[in-house]
Amino acid sequence: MSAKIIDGKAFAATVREKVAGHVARLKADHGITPGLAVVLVGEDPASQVYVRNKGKQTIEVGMASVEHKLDAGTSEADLLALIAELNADPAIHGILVQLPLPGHLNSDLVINSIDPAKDVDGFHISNVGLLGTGQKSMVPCTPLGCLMMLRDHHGSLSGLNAVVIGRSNIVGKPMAQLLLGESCTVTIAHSRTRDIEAVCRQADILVAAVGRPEMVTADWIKPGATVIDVGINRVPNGEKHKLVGDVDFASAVEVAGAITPVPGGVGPMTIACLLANTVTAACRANGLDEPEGLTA
Ligand SMILES: Nc1nc2c(c(=O)[nH]1)N[C@@H](CN(C=O)c1ccc(C(=O)N[C@@H](CCC(=O)O)C(=O)O)cc1)CN2
Repeated sequence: MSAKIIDGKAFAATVREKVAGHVARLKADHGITPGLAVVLVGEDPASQVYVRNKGKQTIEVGMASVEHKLDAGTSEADLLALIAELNADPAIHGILVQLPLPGHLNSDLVINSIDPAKDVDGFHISNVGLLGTGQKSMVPCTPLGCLMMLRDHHGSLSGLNAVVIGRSNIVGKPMAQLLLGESCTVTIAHSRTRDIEAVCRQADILVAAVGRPEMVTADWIKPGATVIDVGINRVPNGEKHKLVGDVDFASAVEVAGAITPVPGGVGPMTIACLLANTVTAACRANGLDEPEGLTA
């Protein structure tokens, strides 16, 4: 048996199309152009690529894109002052600080200085609390993208056993909350979980977000399960490097019922969901109905 490949690249294109439609209506009917500000501190090469792609895709869907590229040595006070300016700017509906930040900056402090209504990453402590209590919030982009793909594949997720490997604040924990919100029976597995393979074999939905290249092999997977691979690991490949997920795709594809590849699975959905969150934030800021199909 070979699993269905869930094509995140194609799915992300449909999300961007929906976002573009909502943006066009916001402009035509209400004179509103959603605006996204992205702040990059330092010169991490991967972050530079992600920020460039965010700016490009923001413009492609008709929104306004503002980029602030700050020196690696920027002080916390200067970064907080910039965020305060963006919080106060009515043309900016979404603010994102690209992570990771250089070590001298306190990420929690910085993230929690963003107006929660403009926190399109969904990382602010208020949004974390709202999501955890099942209230309307901004939802972190990567887990939101995973949820969209799971809903599309399964329809209802109610009653399914879901195992999330990884307990990070930006993927594992919010992913578990979202799956609980869909009435899944949710387990979070991590490095201390006993007999993690057996725990994972119980999963109808297995989400791997642990950051360990190809850790999940075929024998961890229940036949027919849906496997969502959040890992993006750069590993040596001869003289060069290649990207692999947290799942050993070659073996997993023979056992799973459906699986996301790396690259081309969850990754592209992250930026598509950032655009979706920005249009949602613009609607909420203006007291308008939220875009259908783009929220959790
Ligand atoms: N403030 C944030 N920082 C970071 C986030 C985030 O959601 N908010 N997530 C990641 C990086 N990221 C977006 O910022 C991101 C990662 C990967 C992709 C993607 O499309 N990946 C491709 C492969 C790309 C490659 O070749 O390197 C794929 O998987 O197909 C998009 C966005 C950390 N920081």
